[in-house]
Amino acid sequence: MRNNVEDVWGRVIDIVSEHINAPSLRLWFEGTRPVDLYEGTLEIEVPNDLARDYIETKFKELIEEALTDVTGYENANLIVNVENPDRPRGREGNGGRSGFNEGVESVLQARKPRPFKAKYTFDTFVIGAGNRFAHAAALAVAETPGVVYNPLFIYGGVGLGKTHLLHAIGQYIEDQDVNMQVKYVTAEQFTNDFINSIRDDKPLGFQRRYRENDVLLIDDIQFLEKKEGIQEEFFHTFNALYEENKQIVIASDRHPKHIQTLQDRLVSRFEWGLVTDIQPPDLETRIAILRKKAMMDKLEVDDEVMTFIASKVSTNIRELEGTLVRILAYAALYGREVTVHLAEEVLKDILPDSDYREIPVELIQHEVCRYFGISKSDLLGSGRSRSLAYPRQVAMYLCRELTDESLPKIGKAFGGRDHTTVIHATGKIAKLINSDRDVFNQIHELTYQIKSKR
Ligand SMILES: Nc1ncnc2c1ncn2[C@@H]1O[C@H](COP(=O)(O)OP(=O)(O)OP(=O)(O)O)[C@@H](O)[C@H]1O
Repeated sequence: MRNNVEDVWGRVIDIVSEHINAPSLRLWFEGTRPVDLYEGTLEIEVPNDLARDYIETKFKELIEEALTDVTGYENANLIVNVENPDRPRGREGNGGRSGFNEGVESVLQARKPRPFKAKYTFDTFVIGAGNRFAHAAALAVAETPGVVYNPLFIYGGVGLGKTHLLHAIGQYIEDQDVNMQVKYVTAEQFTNDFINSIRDDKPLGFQRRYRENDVLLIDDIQFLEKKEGIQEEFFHTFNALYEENKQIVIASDRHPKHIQTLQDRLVSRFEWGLVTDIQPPDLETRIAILRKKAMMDKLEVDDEVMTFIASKVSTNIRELEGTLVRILAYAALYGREVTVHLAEEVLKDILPDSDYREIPVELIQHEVCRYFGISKSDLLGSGRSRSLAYPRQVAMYLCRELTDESLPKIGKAFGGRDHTTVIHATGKIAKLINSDRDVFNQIHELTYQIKSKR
């Protein structure tokens, strides 16, 4: 059991570790140890004059505030002494690291377990039509926090890279400047932290933890739906940061307008900056993501297998990567070669029917006709006006994207056209998706409609 003084010092470090970066914390606090505590006065020992001077000038105020929080004494006081080399360290007097030294490390581990996933960086993020804009905005924010888009609000479906981008921003900023205070939390953690601060009657500690950052990255903000009390608190946090030109980045699974009961004033604040979405990746991007994953994890996988997986799993990148991993695991387990055939076998087991079920070309044609208000004979006929040619190209593109049919077969299904016509059509639409947001949205909507009807 720790005695009281060590316990108090441990909790103080816990609080101050929120405000001091990890290298500094290690450098200045690892060699310290608590010696005595009397009411609100804590005495610590440090190894040398330099550490004493540094702690006194830089951290005394912060430590004393934390000490007030922990002990409840308003005028808490810190006394820093240089240790007496003759006095043995540690309670056992073994002259080794005191229990507390390890405490710094454990606080660092627990509190700052490197809040970011090392592999969620801009380098590992594959750019495609669906995320190009969100990626560009995220990078701009990372390069000039608090300047260009504030707040940056990124929304999109499950597993499409929102958290990845938030982490990428955080790591990029920290890499540029170690003194930047960057905090990443989910809205749920924010909520729990707030509730605990009320329970423990420590509102100031809470405010400090959130308002004294240069960058606040808050994930899954939709969690605040129907939680007006927390929204209120978030509103104040937002304002405090915003007024100081601190960067705020928010991720959500939907547009702020569609988060029920989100206060109008929050919605409008989110719109002060930039609201941008991430859409599901197209086939090419999905293949590129799998390639990157295989490269990073040093996995040997045929392109053909990756293309097959990418054609089957289309709406969630986490699932896409997970499928690859499962196929490889299966192959290793049964000592089999990784082939399309094997992938097919595994996919049948792991994908729910609805995901695996083939999409018929006729369904795509039907939905495209309905969407553009043209007849099937127009779609398959020879009319070349834009009002017919464009829907036809869209339909061909979707057949290529959503079915396994070969180019000649698709050509044949469109009034016996040549496969080069299909290549031309898909290339054209793929290009338009990248440059024209309306086309992008049309394709997205159509894909959704088709999939929901299969
Ligand atoms: N463009 C991309 N390039 C490479 N990997 C990506 C890309 N987008 C997403 N991923 C990967 O897909 C997985 C899921 O992404 P992430 O967790 O960021 O999704 P999310 O949008 O935050 O999902 P959720 O809504 O479930 O929180 C992660 O492993 C991430 O690295």
